[in-house]
Amino acid sequence: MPIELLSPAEMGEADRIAISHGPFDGYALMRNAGAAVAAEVLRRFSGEKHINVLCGPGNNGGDGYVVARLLREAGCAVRVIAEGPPREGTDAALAARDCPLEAGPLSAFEPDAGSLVIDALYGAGLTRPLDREAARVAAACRNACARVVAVDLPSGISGDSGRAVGEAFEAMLTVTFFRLKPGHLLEPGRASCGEIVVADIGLPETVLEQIAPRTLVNLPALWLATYPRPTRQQYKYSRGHVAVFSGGPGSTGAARLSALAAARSGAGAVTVYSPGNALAVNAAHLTSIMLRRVDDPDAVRDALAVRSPDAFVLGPGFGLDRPVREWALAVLKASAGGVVVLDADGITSFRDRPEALFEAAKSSPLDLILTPHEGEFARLFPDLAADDGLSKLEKARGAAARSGAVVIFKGPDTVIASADGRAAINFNGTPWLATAGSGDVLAGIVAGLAAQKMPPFDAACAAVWMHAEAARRFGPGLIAEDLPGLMPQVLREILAIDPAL
Ligand SMILES: NC(=O)C1=CN([C@@H]2O[C@H](COP(=O)(O)OP(=O)(O)OC[C@H]3O[C@@H](n4cnc5c(N)ncnc54)[C@H](OP(=O)(O)O)[C@@H]3O)[C@@H](O)[C@H]2O)[C@@H](O)CC1
Ligand SMILES: Nc1ncnc2c1ncn2[C@@H]1O[C@H](COP(=O)(O)OP(=O)(O)O)[C@@H](O)[C@H]1O
Ligand SMILES: [K+]
Repeated sequence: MPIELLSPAEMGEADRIAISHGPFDGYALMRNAGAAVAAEVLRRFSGEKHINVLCGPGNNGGDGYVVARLLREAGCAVRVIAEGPPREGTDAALAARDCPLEAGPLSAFEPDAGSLVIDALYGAGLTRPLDREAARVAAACRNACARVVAVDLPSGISGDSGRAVGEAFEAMLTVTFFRLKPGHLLEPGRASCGEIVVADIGLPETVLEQIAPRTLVNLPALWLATYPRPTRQQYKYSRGHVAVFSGGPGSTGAARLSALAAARSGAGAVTVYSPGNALAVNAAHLTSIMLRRVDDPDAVRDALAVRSPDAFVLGPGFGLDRPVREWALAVLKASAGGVVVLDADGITSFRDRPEALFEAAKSSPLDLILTPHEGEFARLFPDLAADDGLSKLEKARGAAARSGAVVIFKGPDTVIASADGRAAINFNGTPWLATAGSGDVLAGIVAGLAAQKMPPFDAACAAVWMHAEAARRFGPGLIAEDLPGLMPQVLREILAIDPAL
């Protein structure tokens, strides 16, 4: 699957550039798009008796007329249902003209239980909630458990944000063209698309040179080139040293999950910095992971003077009864370089003064990586969180620009954003990850990769992918403790992929 994501506006631009360079004009691209959808339908539903094709007034509807004609030519019984005729002079009008089937009105359409429906009402051009009739049909299809195949996007879903502004279709299959759009990966769009197929409709790859997309699908191809591979000359500290700050005696498990995940992700050495009163409990549970007593921010400075780690994890299980903010600022000020992954309580501690964090991060030689879930995001970026006009992608980008950090905005559709404008949306998330402590493991993987000198944005993207990949492999019954032990097989597969690919 290609890694570039195009917004609907960028897709329109790709379309215009391709048409101006030929050989395909707009109607030829539409015929290619319709043919790609018809082929997917015939491949899956060849024995289908009746197929309903819903056509809108724009080019999405135009694709629908092509699909209807081709399915009819393949011997299927096809019914075309249209929400108004296409505008004269458009490619969609040409497609309607070439379709031999008479269109019935949408207002009279009632799907039979389990019927096959091709949704070609609205795609990239959706600008407002579905009209009354289209909204009624979307709800009727859901109630009738119709099998919906969406052309480009399920109608009602925004290609930019994945949001459903009101009613939307729920597809079992979505066939889109050339490149995915953010709306295919951001929830609830992702769930509404069902299986996604990206079809080649003849647009040349060279159109991307002019568009230079900055939003990407988080796949190994995005970060494989910088993925750490050990060399013969390395020793444990040069492979990367991670320090994880532990909570007090009652909450040490989270730090150990992060520490183990960092070690299993290839860091050569990992040390848990523990308060004195939790040393015994940490020592009882650690073997290859080192332990060092660090009681207060001054002790952080002393520890860093002895051996400054390449990456820190601060926050998991740390506890808000201690001045976490001072600890974070001490790390940002005292360290000579590297990365700090601020998670959980580390993020929450700055809820009243997020600017203090952003300023310290900007003047620190350390790179900051923030790993908020939705609640934590709202504590650091309340205005972005509350702005319903922004997509999750835009929120993450805004947060990265403001904080100067790499932001991993977690959830079923995790977005990773960098202050330089790059952003990636994760694709392999799985609800098995919704288990206590899985975020602590993620923070450890990020630190483990960053300590091996993987650039922070790449380390964040790779960690999110590996974390989800491990959870997918394990599946039912997964708990956070299982995740670090699954890393070796995920690592082995990543390292087996040719970096030139
Ligand atoms: N780009 C490419 O490379 C290729 C793109 N292709 C296809 O083109 C599709 C994009 O086509 P598109 O731009 O014509 O938009 P589309 O989704 O048909 O809707 C526009 C129409 O709907 C109307 N309208 C909008 N929202 C509405 C609402 N909620 N409720 C009611 N009406 C609403 C709007 O009316 P207006 O806003 O002007 O009043 C306008 O008439 C794309 O998804 C793909 O399938 C392929 O052919 C291959 C090449
Ligand atoms: N439904 C879901 N689908 C995919 N990933 C999920 C889902 N729910 C949670 N996750 C992932 O699980 C992790 C949970 O992290 P977090 O909320 O910090 O949990 P904890 O604090 O218990 O460790 C994140 O990486 C998040 O993206
Ligand atoms: K559609």
